[in-house]
Parts: sequence; C-alpha cells; structure tokens
Amino acid sequence: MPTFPDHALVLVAAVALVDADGRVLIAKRPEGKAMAGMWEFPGGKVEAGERPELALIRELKEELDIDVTEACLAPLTFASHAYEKFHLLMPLYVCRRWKGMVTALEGQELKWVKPNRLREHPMPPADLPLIPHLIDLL
Ligand SMILES: Nc1nc2c([nH]c(=O)n2[C@H]2C[C@H](O)[C@@H](COP(=O)(O)OP(=O)(O)OP(=O)(O)O)O2)c(=O)[nH]1
Ligand SMILES: [Mg+2]
Repeated sequence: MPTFPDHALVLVAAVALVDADGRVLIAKRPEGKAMAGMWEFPGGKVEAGERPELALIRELKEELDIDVTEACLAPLTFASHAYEKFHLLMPLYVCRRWKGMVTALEGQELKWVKPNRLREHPMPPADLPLIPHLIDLL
C-alpha cells in the first residue's frame, strides 16, 4: 500500500555520450539545484507532450551545445527510483555520434570517465544501478 498519496512520476531523459576511448561524459550538478555537486548523465525533464528523444536532443543543445539526431540515440536501460518527493523514471540512451564540440553552456563541470571509474564519482542514488550496464556495454 502506498503511504504517499502524491508521489508524482517525473520523466527525465538522460544519455551516456561515449567517446572514441569508451569514456562516458558526466556533468556536475551546479550549486543551487537539487543534489548539487553530484555527477549525473546529461539530460533533463521531459516536458508535457514532448517525446523523450526530442527532450534529450533539446537538452543536449541547451546544456552542451551539441547536435544529436534521433537515429544516434540507442536505448540502453532505465532508472526507476523513489525519491522522497517524487518517483523518477529515467530512460538512459547511449550516443556515440554528435555534431559540434561538447561545451559546458551552463557552467557545469564536465568529465569523461571510464565506466569502471564512475563509482569514484558521487552520483544520485537513481544512477547507481545504471553503472553495471555501462561497464557491460563498454
Ligand atoms: N539529467 C539527469 N538528471 C538526473 C540524473 N539522476 C537523477 O536522479 N536525476 C534527477 C535529478 C533531477 O531531480 C531530475 C532532472 O532534473 P533537472 O533539474 O536536471 O532537469 P532539467 O535539466 O530539465 O533542468 P531544469 O530546467 O528543471 O532546471 O532528475 C541523471 O543522471 N541525469
Ligand atoms: Mg538537466
């Protein structure tokens, strides 16, 4: 029985951008945001009426100044995590191809890391089960 009446589902689309050396891009959540200082996969909330793939393409332009096409987004797995105030459902895509140079447009710290070193970076609890999938893939 759910003890919380208003556990709204929040849909967030995220991506593992993979470089030629099999490293994955993570970004540090800026001060002032929830979970500030944690390392996350680029992405963001899917807006009402928006498809997750298009949300991700939009977020990658806004946050990193890169152009990604839908055909280059391969679904890998998803996170489903009960935060205190909402339930996060977060599909994780993999992308190895994009146009433009990855640039931190929101002042966020960026880092390319091997999947087996992701655990050295504090990540939101929802992300921890995603790490083995990336280790298996890359
Ligand atoms: N982008 C992203 N968000 C994550 C990850 N793990 C995780 O728990 N989240 C959570 C944190 C936030 O509650 C939510 C994403 O919200 P956000 O604030 O980044 O959304 P947004 O990019 O649309 O930004 P905003 O316009 O709301 O400021 O998902 C992750 O790996 N990547
Ligand atoms: Mg975001």
